[in-house]
Amino acid sequence: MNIIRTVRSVAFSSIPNRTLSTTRSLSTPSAQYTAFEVNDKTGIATLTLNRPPVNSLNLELLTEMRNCLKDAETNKCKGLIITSSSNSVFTAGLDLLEMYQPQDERVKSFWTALQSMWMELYGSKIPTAAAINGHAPAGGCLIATACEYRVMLPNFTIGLNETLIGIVAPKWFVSAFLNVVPRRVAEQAITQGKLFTTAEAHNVGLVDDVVNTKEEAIAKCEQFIGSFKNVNPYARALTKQQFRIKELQELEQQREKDLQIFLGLIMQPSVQKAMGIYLEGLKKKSKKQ
Ligand SMILES: CCCCCCCC/C=C\C=C\CC(=O)SCCNC(=O)CCNC(=O)[C@H](O)C(C)(C)COP(=O)(O)OP(=O)(O)OC[C@H]1O[C@@H](n2cnc3c(N)ncnc32)[C@H](O)[C@@H]1OP(=O)(O)O
Repeated sequence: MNIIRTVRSVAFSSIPNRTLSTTRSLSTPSAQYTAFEVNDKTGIATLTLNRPPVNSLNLELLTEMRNCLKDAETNKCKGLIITSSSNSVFTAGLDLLEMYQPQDERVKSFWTALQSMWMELYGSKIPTAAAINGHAPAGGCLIATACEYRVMLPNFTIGLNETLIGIVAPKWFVSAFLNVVPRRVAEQAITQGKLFTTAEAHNVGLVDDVVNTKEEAIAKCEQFIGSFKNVNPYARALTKQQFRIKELQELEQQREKDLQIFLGLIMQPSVQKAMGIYLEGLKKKSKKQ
C-alpha cells in the first residue's frame, strides 16, 4: 500500500504532566474519513473517525479503518486507540443508507468489509483501546467491544439497539458484548435494544473507566496500552488469540452464510419498511434541532 508519511509536530504543553512529543500522520492518499497518527514518543497509533455528522460506518469508512489497522500493525505500533473527531458521537453504527433500498453488489461489499474489519480488530496482535467520546449505538458498540479496553465520557449512550430498528444483532456482535457483560444482563439488554448510559455501562462492565474529557480518555487508553510494556508482544498476542480464536474461527467459517442471512433479513419488505420509518424519524428529529 502506498503510505504517505508526513511529520507533524503537536504541542502537548496544554496537557499537564506530558513532555513535548511529536506525532506522525500516516495516511493513504485516499483517506477521507479517518485521521491516523502515530505518537513518536510512545509508539501508540490513534485512529480518529471523521465522517460528519455522525461517523456512520459506510463501505469507504470501513475500508479506511482496515487500512489504518494494517498500518499500525505493519509499523509495529505499541497499540491502537480508536476515537472520534465529533464532540457528541463516537459512531452512530452502520450507515443505514447502505442497507436501506440497497444496491446488490454494494451491500455485499459493505457487509463483507464489516466482517473483515471486525475480525481484524477483534483479532489484532497489538493492544487496542476505545476512547468513546460520544454515543456508540449498535455498530459503535461493536467497534468498542472489539477493543481490549474502553473508556467513555459521561452522559452518552452505548449498546446494541438493533431490535428497536427491526433488525437482529448477529451472533458475532453479541459474542464480543458477552466478553464484558454478564450473560443475563446481555440477553435482557440486547432483546430490549437497550442503550446504556455511560454510568450504566460502567456499572455492568461494558466500559472499564469513565473520564470527563477526550484528553483524559486518550491518556487512559495510553496507560492501558503502556501496561504491557514489560510483556513480550509475541506471548501477549498468542495469549489474546487463545481468548478470541473461537469467535474468529466461527465467523471465518461462516462468512458466506452470515452474508446470506444478512441479505435475507434486510431485504425483507417488513425490515425495509421498519428501516425507512426509523430513518425518517431520525431525519425529523434532526430538522427539529
Ligand atoms: C438470525 C440472525 C440474523 C442476523 C442478521 C443480521 C442483520 C444485521 C443488520 C444490521 C445491523 C446493523 C447494526 C447497526 O449499526 S444499525 C445502525 C444503528 N444506529 C442507530 O440506531 C443510531 C441512529 N442515530 C442516532 O441515534 C443519533 O443520530 C445519534 C447517534 C444519537 C446522534 O444524534 P445527533 O447528534 O442528534 O444526530 P442526528 O440524529 O440529528 O443525526 C444527524 C444526521 O445523521 C443521520 N444519521 C444518524 N444515524 C445514522 C445512521 N446510523 N446511518 C445513517 N444516517 C444516520 C440522521 O438521519 C441525520 O441526517 P440528516 O442530517 O440528513 O437529517
